[in-house]
Amino acid sequence: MPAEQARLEQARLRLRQIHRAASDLRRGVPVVLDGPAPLLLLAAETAGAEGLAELEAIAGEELVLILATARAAAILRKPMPAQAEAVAVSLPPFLRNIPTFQSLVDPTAKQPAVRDLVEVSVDAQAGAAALALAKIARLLPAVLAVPLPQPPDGLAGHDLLHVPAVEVLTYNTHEIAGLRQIVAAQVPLTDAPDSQVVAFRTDATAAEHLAIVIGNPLAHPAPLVRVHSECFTGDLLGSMRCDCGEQLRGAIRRMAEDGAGVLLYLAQEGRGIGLINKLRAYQLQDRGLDTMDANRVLGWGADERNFLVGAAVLQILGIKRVRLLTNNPDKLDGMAACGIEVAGRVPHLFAPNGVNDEYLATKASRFGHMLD
Ligand SMILES: Nc1nc2c(ncn2[C@@H]2O[C@H](COP(=O)(O)OP(=O)(O)OP(=O)(O)O)[C@@H](O)[C@H]2O)c(=O)[nH]1
Ligand SMILES: [Zn+2]
Repeated sequence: MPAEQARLEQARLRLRQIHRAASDLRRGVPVVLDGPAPLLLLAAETAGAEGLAELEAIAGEELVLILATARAAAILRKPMPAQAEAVAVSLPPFLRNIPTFQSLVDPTAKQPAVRDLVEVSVDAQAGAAALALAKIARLLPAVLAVPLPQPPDGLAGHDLLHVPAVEVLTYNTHEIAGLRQIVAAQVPLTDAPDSQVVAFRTDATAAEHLAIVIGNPLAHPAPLVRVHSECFTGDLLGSMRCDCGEQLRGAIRRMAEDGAGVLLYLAQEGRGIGLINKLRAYQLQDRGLDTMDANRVLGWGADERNFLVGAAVLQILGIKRVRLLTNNPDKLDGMAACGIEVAGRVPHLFAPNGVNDEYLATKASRFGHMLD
């Protein structure tokens, strides 16, 4: 097998393991994180009686709760070093009650009264990988864990999936393995009658990314391109909390006027945290946090997207040079870093609507979005 093909095959197998493990976590099934400091994991959000009993059968008294630093700081009521990605706390028996620890890990839930929680040490890489796997599953980054000996033992008869911590931590870079075009069809739009929807899939994820191709962008030296992240509430429902719906339809109109363009519609809902977590972030914003801090309090980064997939879709479409419709400097840098030549930026601003004013102001003041 040629080296490149063998490398792709390896990447595919690793992704398959990660996605199976993420899917087990979503179903409340424990998984084993392999590495120098192996851990047995169960996602706190989806843990049920069966999974918890299995963990306790293997762990005895050794159960810990791994949390994102921000959540641990809130629960332990003390500042935490910003560089730590994951913090572990002991989970005394009175907290091994499913509704109790599920409320504890979720900042939108009514908080139980907790005492006697103490920080315990956890291998930094294993802790970070445990939370990363929960995030890949789009669950709250909070995991019940049992440190296992190396090599792990005591697992016979449990039929648990094993996934290497190091692969989980590099997931973002091989997430797009096998990205390919599946189908293209004409879909005339009210604002752009000459449009096609082109659909893409990767090998291992269930995500489907789309390109809305207007006119013939290949005939332009630097066609208009918009890298749009899916927003169910804004794009579909017309939510006033954000500007996504206006940006989506505005970009299509603009491209039609320009004669051609490509709108990438990427499966990166909620800046990559998923719809459920975005709705949680909305609840926190209604209690006074801004859009950046709400993500962080939940244990997510402010923006969990990466632009590899967008650049890879453009490359498949044969588009190497673009004018980007955006106000987001990270998109300009991100696309350039992924090998797309950004010949210019076209501002894509819409007036505040009375509901999204704070949100737009935060994008400018904290995310560095350009205002003209
Ligand atoms: N987590 C989170 N995601 C949000 C929120 N509001 C909108 N989004 C998501 O943000 C994404 C849109 O990204 P924006 O940051 O608004 O804009 P941008 O696309 O990065 O930048 P522009 O190109 O200038 O529009 C979509 O996936 C939305 O679902 C929010 O309050 N919290
Ligand atoms: Zn939106």
